[in-house]
Amino acid sequence: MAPIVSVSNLSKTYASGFEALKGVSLDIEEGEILALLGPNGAGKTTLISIICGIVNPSGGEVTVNGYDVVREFRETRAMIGLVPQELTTDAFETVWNTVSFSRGLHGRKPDPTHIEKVLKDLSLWDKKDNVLRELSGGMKRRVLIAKALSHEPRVLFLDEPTAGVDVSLRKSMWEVVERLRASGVTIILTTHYIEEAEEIADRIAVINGGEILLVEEKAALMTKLGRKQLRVDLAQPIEEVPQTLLSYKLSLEENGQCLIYDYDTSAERTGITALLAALAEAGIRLRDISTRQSSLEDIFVEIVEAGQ
Ligand SMILES: Nc1ncnc2c1ncn2[C@@H]1O[C@H](COP(=O)(O)OP(=O)(O)OP(=O)(O)O)[C@@H](O)[C@H]1O
Repeated sequence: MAPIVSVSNLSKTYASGFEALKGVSLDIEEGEILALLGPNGAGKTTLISIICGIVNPSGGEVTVNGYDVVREFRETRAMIGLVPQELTTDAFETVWNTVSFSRGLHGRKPDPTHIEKVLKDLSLWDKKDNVLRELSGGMKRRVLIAKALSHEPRVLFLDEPTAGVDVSLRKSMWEVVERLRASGVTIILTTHYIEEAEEIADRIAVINGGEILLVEEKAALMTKLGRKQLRVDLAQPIEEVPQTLLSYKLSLEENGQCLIYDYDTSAERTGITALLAALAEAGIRLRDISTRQSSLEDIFVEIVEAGQ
């Protein structure tokens, strides 16, 4: 199946001369939830702004359902919903009018039944006649989502959806995301929160310095997360790893005082029991042992640092 969004060799140099994207290529499959992870200034907003037709690329190509986002922006804009970080609409407009107007902006005919459903889904129905400035921050966030869903997009972008959001809104947001996914909508979210990506994404893309460093199924990343380290502090330092222990791929650190053993927690056998027996057999006495599990955070930091 052709990807719903295809980004190929995309670059962006701002007027200041700053190169925010350096040849990014990425295919997004229909119906998936992709999390775009990256530190501040990585290029996440620039990338989604180009896909959404808000920022012009300097080079490369982006298609949405086969349509080019620059040459055929009317078609692509109609298929895309964007939930930005902040509300910029008229504060004196009512919720109902703002959301209905947004549908029109995307070239769709009025459909009060759909708008009613969106507002009810987001628990905004009893606020439909309130003007935006009367709403709490959380409610304003809901309005942003309602606007993005007003024209029934096939692809929804959520830019930092839960930054500064309370637990209950976060929960209802993920319920909406789940329902949208079940209805076949493709969802791309940008986030700094690794746990968030872990919770809801099918795939994770890591971006830094305008480059995609990795795109991987979450499950595969979780297997990496399953890696653990056994640290064995030795009673006496050794000069080198004994021949009988070479099959364990140990690394000798801290002037020969400590052995590090990487193992896979998802493997049937970790090899720890055998390793400890082999250490005893080799006459190596231990002072202490400890284990440490790498988190997705560690993996993320490692990927970003290795890419720099
Ligand atoms: N209009 C602009 N002119 C010049 N530089 C810009 C412009 N917009 C963004 N940049 C720079 O491009 C880089 C990428 O910015 P972008 O907003 O895409 O990052 P981001 O990954 O979304 O970051 P954050 O997580 O902080 O939102 C940053 O260094 C930013 O300063």
